[in-house]
Amino acid sequence: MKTPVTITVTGAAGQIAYSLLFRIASGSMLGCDQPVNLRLLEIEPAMKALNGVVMELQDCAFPLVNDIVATCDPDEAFKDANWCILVGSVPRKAGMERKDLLSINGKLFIGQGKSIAANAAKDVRVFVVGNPCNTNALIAMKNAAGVPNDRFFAMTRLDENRAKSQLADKAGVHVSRVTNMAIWGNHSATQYPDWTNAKIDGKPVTDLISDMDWLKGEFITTVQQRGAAIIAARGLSSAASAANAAVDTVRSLSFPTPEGDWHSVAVCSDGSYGIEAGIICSFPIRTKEDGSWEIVQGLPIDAFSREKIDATVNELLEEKAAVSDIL
Ligand SMILES: NC(=O)c1ccc[n+]([C@@H]2O[C@H](COP(=O)([O-])OP(=O)(O)OC[C@H]3O[C@@H](n4cnc5c(N)ncnc54)[C@H](O)[C@@H]3O)[C@@H](O)[C@H]2O)c1
Ligand SMILES: O=C(O)C[C@H](O)C(=O)O
Repeated sequence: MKTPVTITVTGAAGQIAYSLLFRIASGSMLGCDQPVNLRLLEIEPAMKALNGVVMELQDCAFPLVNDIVATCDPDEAFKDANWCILVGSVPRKAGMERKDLLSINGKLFIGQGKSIAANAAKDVRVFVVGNPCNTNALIAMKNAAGVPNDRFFAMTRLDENRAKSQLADKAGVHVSRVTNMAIWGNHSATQYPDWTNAKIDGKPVTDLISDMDWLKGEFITTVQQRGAAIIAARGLSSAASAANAAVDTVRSLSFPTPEGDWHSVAVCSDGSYGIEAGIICSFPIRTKEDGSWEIVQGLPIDAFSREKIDATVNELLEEKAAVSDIL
């Protein structure tokens, strides 16, 4: 039996967590041979609901769940955590952009960053789902003294999955045949889903999709606006697909990336592709055999892509400037 991995999930009584926790507990995220300790953080008013979630986790009799702690004390929740999945925060409503949440949610990540630095395991990795996730991750990173910058991530995998699904639908192929789908920049309406470097059956997408107007226009805006479309349809923001993307992200960061492919996640920029160092920006990422990750280098960036990448990076710089007092 492997040593249990301790996973802290914040916002554990919320709608994303209601899908996510059961996927983690079943082994979908870290594998069917990997036991887990679950540390569930909520705010005090949600503790009753959280206790109900714990009862349901118990009622699943998951063989991989070693123990469960439900708490409203961040220090207790982050104690010895190997993975911190920061979901807890307010979702946007119809008519809002994700960055409108910065003033509401941003400050949560100051205290959580400090508590992670003080309590988590030496190998901790911190993955932010709560919006605006890139800048919330930046706030957590800047407040987690002593935790290396390469341990912080923000979720753009849902955007990658959405983009793959749109390309597959347009090309009339199964989604599994779409690979190398990089999301650049911010998890926002400025993100750039990079069809120029994506592949279908290992070939450029333009071999199967000749509608350049669609690729340059509707494809990109559909992916950029998909979160808003879900809110308009459901009256609530995406939850099951977000939880699925969170599982995909942690799994992709935990196991080597298949040869020739990459996955999308926002990481602390090292200046690659001329993107300002120090912001949490989505890149094409490969996970190496030793468990570390790297930004895929040397991808061709044409003038169209450059303009799109610059626009989303500029938005990240604006968000950073807006929270400069808490960094
Ligand atoms: N990055 C992405 O792709 C992506 C996708 C979907 C949703 N999201 C974001 O995820 C977040 C959560 O969405 P949801 O639908 O689960 O929302 P939700 O309102 O259903 O749940 C959020 C939970 O967080 C809790 N919470 C609030 N402050 C907390 C704190 N300080 N500590 C611990 N818990 C706290 C709340 O009590 C609530 O139970 C939102 O910000 C949403 O916009 C991101
Ligand atoms: O769009 C939202 O506000 C929720 C989430 O970020 C999404 O992309 O579905």
